[in-house]
Amino acid sequence: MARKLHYFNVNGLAEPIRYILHYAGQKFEDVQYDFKKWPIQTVKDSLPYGQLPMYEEGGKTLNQSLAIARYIAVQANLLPADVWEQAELDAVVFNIYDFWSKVVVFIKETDPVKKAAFKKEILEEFINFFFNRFEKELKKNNGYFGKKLSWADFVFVGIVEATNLFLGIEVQKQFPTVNALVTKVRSLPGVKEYIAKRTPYQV
Ligand SMILES: N[C@@H](CCC(=O)N[C@@H](CS)C(=O)NCC(=O)O)C(=O)O
Repeated sequence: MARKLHYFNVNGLAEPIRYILHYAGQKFEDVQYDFKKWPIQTVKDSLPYGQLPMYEEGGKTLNQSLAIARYIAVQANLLPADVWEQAELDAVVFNIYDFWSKVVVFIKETDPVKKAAFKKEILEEFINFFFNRFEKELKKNNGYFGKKLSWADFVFVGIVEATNLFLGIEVQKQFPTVNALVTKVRSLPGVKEYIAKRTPYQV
């Protein structure tokens, strides 16, 4: 079955999806649009909500990064069978995205003074608030969000990397259990080879 993932030539919200597809050994076309040339109006107009990522499979399309990641993850056996445990992981990914929403405000800010102030707030407040909690959850759960490898771990590492890219930091270095998880996910079969080959992203 032909699979296509449409996103920009940066990691961002599509990278966990790319990681899961590579980990699962699923062949797919990784369609990348130049972030710096966006909006490419013909592409934007063709998207259901004008945004990326968008996933295509067997003539059907799916938007929303978490819906796509979860769908791919089910096929890669990266969700627990128990529905309560599934809901707990859903909560984890929404918590991760709550952190990411702070970074998005920073990315979108065009006023340099406000942008610098917001960066300071992320570095001094939001990272501490969220990452201390992530660290605690990981410690409690054997180094993973759901006691063993799941889609939430992939989503998390993708968001860590996107945060690093846009803020010019290595946020995981301040949190040992977070750092260990990032290293583990990046070393997974399929993911490791993909990382070695991918073009380094720039913003
Ligand atoms: N909630 C959506 C957000 C998608 C989103 O914000 N996409 C951004 C890139 S990360 C985008 O397409 N920006 C370009 C635009 O809005 O024109 C998701 O998780 O997929």
